[in-house]
Amino acid sequence: MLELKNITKRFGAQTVLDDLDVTIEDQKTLAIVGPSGAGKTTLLRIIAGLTPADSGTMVYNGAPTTAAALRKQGVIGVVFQGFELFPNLTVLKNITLAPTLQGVSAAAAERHAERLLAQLDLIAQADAYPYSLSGGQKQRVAIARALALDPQVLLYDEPTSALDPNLRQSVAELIDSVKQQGMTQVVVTHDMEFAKMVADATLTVAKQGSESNEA
Ligand SMILES: Nc1ncnc2c1ncn2[C@@H]1O[C@H](COP(=O)(O)OP(=O)(O)OP(=O)(O)O)[C@@H](O)[C@H]1O
Repeated sequence: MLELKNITKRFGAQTVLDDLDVTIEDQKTLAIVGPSGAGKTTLLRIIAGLTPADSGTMVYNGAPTTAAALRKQGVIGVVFQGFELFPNLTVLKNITLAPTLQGVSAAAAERHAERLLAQLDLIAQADAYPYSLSGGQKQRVAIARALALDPQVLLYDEPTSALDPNLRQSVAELIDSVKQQGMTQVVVTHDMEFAKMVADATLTVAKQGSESNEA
């Protein structure tokens, strides 16, 4: 279980997150919802260790920690809204690059990537470049790339917003299938219907900085 307590974040004079508590249960999907500008992406970036909070604490599996430490340990994976694939690398290389930079052998990284490609229905795209993929395929590559680093918690920023609305159901199914494999997931979305489809619990971030955490 990953817990954030009393998280506060300001940008200049603007308080975006005000004394927020977040509980992320193992092998569940937490949806973070709220209106535009409420601070959902900021919260996701704080959990990922990409943006520092001004104050607050983190506890992972009962032990005090920091987002930077979790990031260094590879606990957290992120699927970005725009997918952020490397345009000059094939799908396979997009997935194997980070593990090989971390010291995994090329052969082992490729074996793992091939399993992920099969699981995410991307075998035929292994040697394709990102420009030639559909939005849904790009997203699956981004998920495979995150999974290739064996995170324990996977964060998604607005996973439906860059896709055709009729893909919403398949994104929900994909998140569910990743959950069935035991992954803990956090999904930032402004889409309440989508949140209902994927979430075991929902955290509403309000614009004024108040929040509620419902099961
Ligand atoms: N790096 C930054 N510098 C200054 N202000 C920022 C920065 N990042 C975010 N903000 C501000 O913080 C507030 C929250 O932004 P954030 O992107 O987290 O909201 P959001 O809930 O994810 O919104 P949306 O649903 O529109 O993506 C906004 O007012 C935004 O302008």
